[in-house]
Amino acid sequence: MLENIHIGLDVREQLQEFLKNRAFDKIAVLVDENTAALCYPLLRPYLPEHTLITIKSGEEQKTLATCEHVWQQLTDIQASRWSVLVNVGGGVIGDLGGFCAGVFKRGIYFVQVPTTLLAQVDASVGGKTGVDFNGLKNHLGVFQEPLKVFIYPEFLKTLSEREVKSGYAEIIKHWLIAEAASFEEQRYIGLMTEDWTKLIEDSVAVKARVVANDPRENGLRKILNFGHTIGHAVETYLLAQPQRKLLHGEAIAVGMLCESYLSVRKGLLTQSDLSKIETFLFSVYEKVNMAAREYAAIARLALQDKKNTGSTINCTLLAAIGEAVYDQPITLAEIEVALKYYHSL
Ligand SMILES: NC(=O)c1ccc[n+]([C@@H]2O[C@H](COP(=O)([O-])OP(=O)(O)OC[C@H]3O[C@@H](n4cnc5c(N)ncnc54)[C@H](O)[C@@H]3O)[C@@H](O)[C@H]2O)c1
Ligand SMILES: O=C(O)C(=O)C[C@@H](O)[C@H](O)[C@H](O)COP(=O)(O)O
Ligand SMILES: [Zn+2]
Repeated sequence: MLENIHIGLDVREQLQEFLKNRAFDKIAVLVDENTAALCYPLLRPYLPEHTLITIKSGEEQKTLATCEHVWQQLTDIQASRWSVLVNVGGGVIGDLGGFCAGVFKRGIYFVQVPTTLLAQVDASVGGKTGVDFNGLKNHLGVFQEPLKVFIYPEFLKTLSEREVKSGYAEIIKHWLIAEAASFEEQRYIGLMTEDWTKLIEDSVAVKARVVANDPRENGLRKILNFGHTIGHAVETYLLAQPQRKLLHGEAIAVGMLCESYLSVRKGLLTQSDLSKIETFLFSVYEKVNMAAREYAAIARLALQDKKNTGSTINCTLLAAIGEAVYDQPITLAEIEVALKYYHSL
């Protein structure tokens, strides 16, 4: 998998070479309104003749309705199975564009050009594509690998600090599930914004290694979902209220804290490791306000988690910093207790 992921300052030339050599019959480039203004101009001189497809930005756009717009544009240009969709944007563009490509005419080629930290370290790698359904995260989707991923760290220069922090949550997740030494090194530093290339390379390596082992999430890949059982429930719940909406990584930071707490309650993780995780996460992320009367509704959303079997909520927990264990059953009551604990911090 790593052989198809290119990272560095010369990836635009590599993308140009790739698109030229593969001789696709049509090239469509998918952007959102922000990446159209901030990223596409940096890429445009390197792109052969193409059609630009623009959508609005934000998680609210990650729906089937937006896909219909993309599919219509692909239909209008008569895209075929020899065409390629180049997704230039964050995780929303990558997930939605990958899904659109994956099902259009039963699958056309696509390439990921991730432009947010989150998409560069996580979303562009591993072939999970999809859209939300009635607010439920990634409820419709397919596993479909991109032909290539081109990661250009320079795109991060225009990203807001809030978005950088959101992406950083998935980097922290990779450390918590698989890289104890990196967690130890970084936890004193907080948010490091000097040399992203090394951090991106390391994070991509963790993700690619896990995905190569279990591409379809039958087992080991579930460790990449640490923080997401409760994090997705919180994200979905707050997405319905525009003024309280969280970014994906912000919700996953809440989820990682709650699921680390449950790891201690179940005798898997030590209190001292939990304290380290709490201190690190609160040095980067502000506390999210959720009222006690909301806990039950948030917890119930976890009944839709994709790792579940029947009505059992299977969570990924930590046995130590750097070691995750998957398929750990948790109850609705435990999720509520974890949210209460989070509130108490
Ligand atoms: N497929 C996976 O494995 C995977 C992994 C993690 C997250 N995700 C999904 O990714 C999504 C979140 O991705 P995201 O955080 O990139 O969100 P996003 O795609 O909404 O991008 C965040 C914001 O940054 C803007 N933006 C993008 N690049 C920019 C740049 N270089 N400069 C300035 N602004 C820029 C976007 O327009 C958007 O407003 C969620 O839907 C999440 O579920 C998927
Ligand atoms: O790649 C994976 O596997 C992940 O779980 C990575 C997550 O960070 C990502 O948010 C993913 O989209 C979540 O997948 P889902 O199956 O819980 O929707
Ligand atoms: Zn995630």
